[in-house]
Amino acid sequence: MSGGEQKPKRYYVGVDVGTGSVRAALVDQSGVLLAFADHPIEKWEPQFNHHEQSSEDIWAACCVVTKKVVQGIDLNQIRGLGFDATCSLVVLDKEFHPLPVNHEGDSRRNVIMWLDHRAVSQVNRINETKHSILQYVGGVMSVEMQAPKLLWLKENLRETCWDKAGHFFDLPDFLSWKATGVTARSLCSLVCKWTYSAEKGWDDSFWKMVGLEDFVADNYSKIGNQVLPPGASLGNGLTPEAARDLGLLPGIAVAASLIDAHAGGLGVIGADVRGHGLVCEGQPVTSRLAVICGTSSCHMGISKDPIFVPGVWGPYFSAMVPGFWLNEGGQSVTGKLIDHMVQGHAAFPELQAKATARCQSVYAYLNSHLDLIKKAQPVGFLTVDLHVWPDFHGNRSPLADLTLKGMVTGLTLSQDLDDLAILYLATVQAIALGTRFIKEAMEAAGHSISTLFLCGGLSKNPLFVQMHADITGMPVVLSQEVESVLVGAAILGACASGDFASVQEAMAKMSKVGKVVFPRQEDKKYYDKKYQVFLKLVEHQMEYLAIMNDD
Ligand SMILES: Nc1ncnc2c1ncn2[C@@H]1O[C@H](COP(=O)(O)OP(=O)(O)O)[C@@H](O)[C@H]1O
Ligand SMILES: O=C(CO)[C@H](O)[C@H](O)COP(=O)(O)O
Repeated sequence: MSGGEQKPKRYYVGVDVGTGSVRAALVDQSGVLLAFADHPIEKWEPQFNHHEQSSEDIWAACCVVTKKVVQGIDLNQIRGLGFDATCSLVVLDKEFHPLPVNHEGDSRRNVIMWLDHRAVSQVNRINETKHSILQYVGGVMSVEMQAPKLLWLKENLRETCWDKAGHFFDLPDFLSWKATGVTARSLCSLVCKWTYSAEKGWDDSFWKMVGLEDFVADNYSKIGNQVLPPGASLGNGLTPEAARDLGLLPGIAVAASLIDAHAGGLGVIGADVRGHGLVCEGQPVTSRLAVICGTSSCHMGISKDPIFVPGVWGPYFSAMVPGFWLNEGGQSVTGKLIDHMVQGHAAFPELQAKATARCQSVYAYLNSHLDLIKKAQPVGFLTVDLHVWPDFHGNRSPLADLTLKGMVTGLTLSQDLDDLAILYLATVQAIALGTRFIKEAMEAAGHSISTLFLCGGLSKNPLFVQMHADITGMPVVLSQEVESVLVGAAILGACASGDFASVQEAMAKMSKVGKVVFPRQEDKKYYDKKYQVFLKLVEHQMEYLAIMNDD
């Protein structure tokens, strides 16, 4: 190419399937988002703790958003496509048609969502086996993982689902199969949610011991016996049929996928932090904790050697950043909890009306309302006598106890907007206190963490971000691109296209620091006390349980 001529730009499409919506972005080689689109997805809750979705509805939403972000672009410039998604379980028959995961026999609902807690009896029995594999999920398997859900299907829907099933996919792998026709699974999903070992493969003894010996007998063909690292190029790329659906050209590179939290991790953790006054500038990447905060929050810490943290998932080898071990802490409901607390309050209709009148989101309105009522004191001090324990959907980390419940102490007879705003603040603080609890558990086991990297829907909330900084005492880094989970998905597409030699290289070039929020050191003493109360809450909950269970 002669001196004056510009090389044609290279673009990647990232698709992120969250709990509530599907998002897509067109991203360039330096990680800049040029177009963004989102589309809601359907959810069903046919009974308490049963949460279902439709893989066809999800794929249709992927098509809508992808078509939107590539509008007006020369399709030849799009080099690669990457998917990430929640770790929900998709069930298809031998001809790849959806199978019902419900008693109603509704085959449209063929996805058991990640937050579904129907398989409690199954996970308890799995944990009772004390199989050595459980060391690699924090010592206790979560009801949100796939083995208990599979056992539930076998025990409860034998004829309508189990016997007819040909393929059980993690949602990220379903999407890459849909795009390419390749049934290979991503190392990320199999290691993190299916007990696969990057070093040793499947462990027959585990599946036999828990009553799922069927998979061993057919050499794991239904759950995956070809495994690829995230970002590897799949088959011959996009099939003509998928290309038509998505509005792209056939044959473009499609990457082996990631779970959504892991894509968020890739999107933020490798950024060049020079010049931001961050202590992690002189530290290894293992000093960074990526926190992906959406419906749930996931706390992703990496290490050179395996670290076993009780109650924190992992260590998983190469499941996020190749060559590093991953520990994944989490809180099962965070965004969903804030929505629940705010929407369930008596003053919610008034809040909605006032926010709408100001063309603001309810959260922006609440944040400015808190600023009004705080007077001269720091906003966080409004909750001196209101405390929340946030495990309304059990505790994922570090207690790994799905039976735990939410708690609120300090309620009054007030139901006005001030009351709602302060309850909202206490909920946000409880989530940040939970992050501190997880971070301390990780450090007690050997991690050394100095900096948080936040992304996901909740990172758009300045109060949530400031509370994470103040309560953990660590700076919080926000990326240049708010939608950094999509940058992670695009990094996969970029790697599959061959434009980068490694995931690490793509991470370094495509993730960028936007803003840093530092903790207010002067408030530390107050938050240390809040943390003390926070720990007391769960101690008391255990005591209540012991009293009530005592004969
Ligand atoms: N601009 C915003 N301000 C405050 N909270 C937000 C904002 N946008 C999203 N959220 C919160 O983020 C959560 C959803 O995050 P998102 O990353 O979209 O979730 P998911 O990936 O699970 O679909 C919601 O529960 C909502 O409370
Ligand atoms: O288990 C997880 C990652 O391992 C996630 O919590 C789950 O996939 C849901 O993510 P999100 O809150 O972004 O919808």
